Amino acid sequence: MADREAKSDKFMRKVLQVQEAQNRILAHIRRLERETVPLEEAQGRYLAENIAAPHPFPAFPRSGMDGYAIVAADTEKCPGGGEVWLRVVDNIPCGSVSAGAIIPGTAARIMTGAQVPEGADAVVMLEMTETREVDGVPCVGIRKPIASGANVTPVGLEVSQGETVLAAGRKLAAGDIAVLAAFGIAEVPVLRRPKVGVFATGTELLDVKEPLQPGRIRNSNSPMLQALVREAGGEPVMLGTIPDVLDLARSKLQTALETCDLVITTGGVSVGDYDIMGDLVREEAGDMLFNKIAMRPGSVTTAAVRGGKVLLALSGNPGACYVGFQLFARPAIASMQGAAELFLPEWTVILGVDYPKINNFTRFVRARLELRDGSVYAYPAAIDASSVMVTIKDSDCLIIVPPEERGLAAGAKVRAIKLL
Ligand SMILES: Nc1nc2c(c(=O)[nH]1)N[C@H]1C(S)=C(S)[C@@H](COP(=O)(O)OP(=O)(O)OC[C@H]3O[C@@H](n4cnc5c(N)ncnc54)[C@H](O)[C@@H]3O)O[C@H]1N2
Ligand code: MOO
Ligand SMILES: [Mg+2]
Repeated sequence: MADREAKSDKFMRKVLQVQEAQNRILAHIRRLERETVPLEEAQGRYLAENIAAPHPFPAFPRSGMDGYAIVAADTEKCPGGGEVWLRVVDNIPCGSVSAGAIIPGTAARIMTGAQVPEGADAVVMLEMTETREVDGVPCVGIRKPIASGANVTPVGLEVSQGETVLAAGRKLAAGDIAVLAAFGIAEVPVLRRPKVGVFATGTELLDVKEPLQPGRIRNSNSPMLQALVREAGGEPVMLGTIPDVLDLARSKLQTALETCDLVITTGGVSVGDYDIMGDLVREEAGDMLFNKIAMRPGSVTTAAVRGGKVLLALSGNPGACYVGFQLFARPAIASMQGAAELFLPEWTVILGVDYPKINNFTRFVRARLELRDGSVYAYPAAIDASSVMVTIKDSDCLIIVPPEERGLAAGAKVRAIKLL
């Protein structure tokens, strides 16, 4: 009996490397449709197309100081201590354009941000000038030579007309929002946020609001996944919790696949008697992408395709659920939104303490980054087992510990996935 059990499908799993598992998922991910959103809602969204500058920026020669717009050549004779006096023919506040041009011997009083009038090629700041009236005409005196171009920002200094200023696939942050605003793009083309269905399986699971009961725990993975989906730019669709009953899981999954772009579940993917998500995926073995990965935690992470949509069945163990999301769900959600960068950044860091644990699978160790003497050190969490929940919050990276025969010593250079 025991022998027969050990040979059943659920034990005979083909192990994939992490990258191969990621590729299998991404091969089934399609980009979502385009939509436009008002600029004030564009933060965190992924740009659907390149944005070419409709005009140069700045669009006019701009004064960088409060002062006088002048013809710089007029001040050439200043070095000998000689003061030059120019007739002030205009006063240009910000937002106004001078009607006339500046000719040699004249100047226009001008404020920071105003358009420099034609003929002028420099602005001298107020502090470097003095004023007087000659025959009722206001004049400005300058004692030092002023270089041509001084305090004038030329047209297109920041961006030329037609230049691609934001590339498709970019995640829009504050600086991008400023660019879009400056170029008058009030409706921003982005890709739709994927609807990500999330449900948890586990007869032991209580809702957050329920009092604790013997042998049971509150469902912490669903709210964690909800937060992670949001962080990745997806729209979580929370589908609740079901007990470990195969029929319930089958119908819940059906609903999820009909209403969502991607489905993430947590729990029930190992080899236990009630690990129904594993059973559910094996029912239609043809559409299973994988159910074993050479990684810890999360070796039993499972994925399948149903009706063209991806189901990612994460482990119930909180640590494995978290790592599984970061490695497999995050890139999928990013890819649906056309993100230029699908994966979290990887850094080379210095291991702060010995890490003696050895493993035949690659381990993703929760750790805390610390900047010391200009170098980045990573300190593994004191307890980082797959079943441990509480140290997830203390981690800002996952150290990638390759399968080794010996542990790693403090001071070793290691790769780490930087968490956001
Ligand atoms: N005989 C074997 N047993 C186990 C193996 C194995 O290879 N052979 N693998 C172990 C590993 S590794 C992991 S990881 C877990 C995977 O478990 P499942 O994905 O099947 O998850 P469950 O059995 O449903 O739960 C495991 C654990 O996590 C708790 N849990 C479940 N859901 C939630 C939730 N929503 N919020 C918080 N905590 C949750 C659950 O109560 C269990 O304690 O299997 C090992 N066993
Ligand atoms: O799948 Mo488990 O988390 O490898 O430890
Ligand atoms: Mg289990």
